[in-house]
Amino acid sequence: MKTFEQLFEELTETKRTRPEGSGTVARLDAGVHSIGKKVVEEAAEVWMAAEYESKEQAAEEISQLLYHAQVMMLALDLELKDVYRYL
Ligand SMILES: N=c1c2ncn([C@@H]3O[C@H](COP(=O)(O)OP(=O)(O)OP(=O)(O)O)[C@@H](O)[C@H]3O)c2ncn1[C@@H]1O[C@H](COP(=O)(O)O)[C@@H](O)[C@H]1O
Repeated sequence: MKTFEQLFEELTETKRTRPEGSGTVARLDAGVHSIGKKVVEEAAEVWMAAEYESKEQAAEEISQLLYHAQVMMLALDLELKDVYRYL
């Protein structure tokens, strides 16, 4: 179990160190257009799971949406505080 902040810290380190085989590194290398498509895809999966599947499935899809939102933040060199200031 990890929090949003812990995942962001981990992914920030992943971006910096670029470990072999990291899916996050591959997504960052693919660029903003590709990451954006993934954000939209995961958002749609959240919607579908919420409407037609289980709460558990919706929770899993939401976690994936949060992950891809963080990848987008990293691609844009955004920090948590840059987003939190709008909450
Ligand atoms: N939390 C996540 C996470 N959530 C979602 N995903 C990715 O997003 C995909 C979403 O699932 P889909 O149903 O869309 O799967 P898919 O259709 O096969 O997606 P594609 O791989 O084709 O884009 C997953 O298969 C993962 O590739 C994640 N990938 C990584 N993490 C965490 O990020 C950290 C770093 O991961 P690596 O960079 O892979 O080391 C680790 O703590 C991981 O647990």
